[in-house]
Amino acid sequence: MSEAASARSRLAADRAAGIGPLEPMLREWLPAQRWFAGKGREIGRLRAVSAAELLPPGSVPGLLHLLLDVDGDCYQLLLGIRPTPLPPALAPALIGHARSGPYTGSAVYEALGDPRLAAMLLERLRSPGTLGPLRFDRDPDAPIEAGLTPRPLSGEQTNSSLIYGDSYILKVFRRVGPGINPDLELPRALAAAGCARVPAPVAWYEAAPGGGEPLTLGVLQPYLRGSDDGWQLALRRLGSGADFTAEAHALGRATAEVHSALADALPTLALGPEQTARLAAGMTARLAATAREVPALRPYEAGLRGAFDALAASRGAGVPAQRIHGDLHLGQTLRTADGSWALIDFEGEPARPLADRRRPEPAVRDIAGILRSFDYAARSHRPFAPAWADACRAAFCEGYARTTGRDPREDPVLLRAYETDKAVYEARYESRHRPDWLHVPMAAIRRLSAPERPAHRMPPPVPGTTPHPKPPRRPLA
Ligand SMILES: Nc1ncnc2c1ncn2[C@@H]1O[C@H](COP(=O)(O)OP(=O)(O)O)[C@@H](O)[C@H]1O
Ligand SMILES: O=P(O)(O)O[C@H]1O[C@H](CO)[C@@H](O[C@H]2O[C@H](CO)[C@@H](O)[C@H](O)[C@H]2O)[C@H](O)[C@H]1O
Repeated sequence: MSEAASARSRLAADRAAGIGPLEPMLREWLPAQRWFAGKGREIGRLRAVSAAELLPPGSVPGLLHLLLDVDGDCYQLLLGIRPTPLPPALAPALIGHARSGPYTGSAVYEALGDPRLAAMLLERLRSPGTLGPLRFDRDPDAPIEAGLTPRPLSGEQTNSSLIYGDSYILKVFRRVGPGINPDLELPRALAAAGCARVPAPVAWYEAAPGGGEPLTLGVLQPYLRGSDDGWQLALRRLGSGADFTAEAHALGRATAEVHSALADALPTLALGPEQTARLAAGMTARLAATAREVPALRPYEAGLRGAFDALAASRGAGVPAQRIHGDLHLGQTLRTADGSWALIDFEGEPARPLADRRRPEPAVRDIAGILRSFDYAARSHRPFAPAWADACRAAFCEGYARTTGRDPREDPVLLRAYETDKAVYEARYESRHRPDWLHVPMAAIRRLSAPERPAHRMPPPVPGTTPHPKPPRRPLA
């Protein structure tokens, strides 16, 4: 580290002690952020694990990088520091005003909303090296243009993203933990394996506070300009009564390609009967925990457990497990300008511990995620369009089978267990984040908890026909 850098890092360490004065504003601001996991609970312990000024002291604006331990979860914050008043364009980014400590009299705000600070981050990513506790790294073979105009990605997300000149997108991870984030690990592995279905990371940064295992903090990847979010595209098609089976089939093929590339590139294993029973027990435990949290689920708990019991009882031969996407749904798919499908956001379910998300699992977990997504889309439509969802689900499975030779419907016990587990996850997700949507997974939960009804309505798609949404069988919940 250069002398100047080490002086800056000493200063940052000194100033970490000065985080105290920022604490009240952070306590107020954090729970309002979509990415903050501890919503609904009062914050107890809040302390800085690491604090680093990324610009020389006295710079205006200043940039403070924080890793905060909030009740045991570690969050990444990038704070801009400017004299008050803030320029009007930055007003929406304001967090608060420092009334004491080293930043007395300054406005503290979300640095990602400040184009000057966002541009500085891109510059750091272009030049590998360390800065205080942060290490910047990049793919030496991928050129990164300088001076691109940044803009924050609008819309609430699990993390925060910046788009640079429609050329790159930088994801700044919010809740972070030790170990490489699968959203860096898997796209890099896929790129090395030559799989073009996933944008390849071109630069990234990490931290190793206290010399421990590095935490992935941000990843820069090509921005797929002109692409359509699969969820929005599906809703548009539904809205105009149009077919989506060709896209669903192609998405099944794309998903299968990614699964095959991951299975080739990274370790796989076969889950024996004991491991499968443990898997089923994990699903049952998640169901029980969710039923405690989401009262609407309680009447269905016993019925849902049947799917997991069947999984535990069904295994003699073993279930293949591999690295997978982990939270696949239509919102994680992009139909690119050339009409092909790409998959993004390999972080896995944000609420699961990182070590769990990095374990090999049956690929059907991802398949169940997409199948659930077709149901979500159909239920967002008025009137509910079950035939549309059924056709898409079948087409997706056929596309998957076309590439891998294995149709996920041939293992209905495994598929049902994973679809049930996903619906339970969604019930918890919706009750925490979007209570107005809880009725969507609840409809699936009612269906999946009734063993006498067919688990999956998946008639084979009729090529070249347009499924017309039928009137609702029962009113939307
Ligand atoms: N490489 C990309 N090209 C184009 N758009 C992208 C790309 N990566 C992400 N996006 C857009 O950004 C949104 C958020 O990205 P995502 O990885 O899902 O972040 P989060 O982890 O915050 O949910 C996506 O829904 C998509 O619209
Ligand atoms: O933020 P992430 O994209 O990592 O995923 C979380 O949020 C998703 C909602 O934005 C949630 O997905 C659920 O809603 C989707 C429609 O908005 C639907 O297509 C998915 O099938 C459904 O699971 C996802 O579960 C959650 O992890």
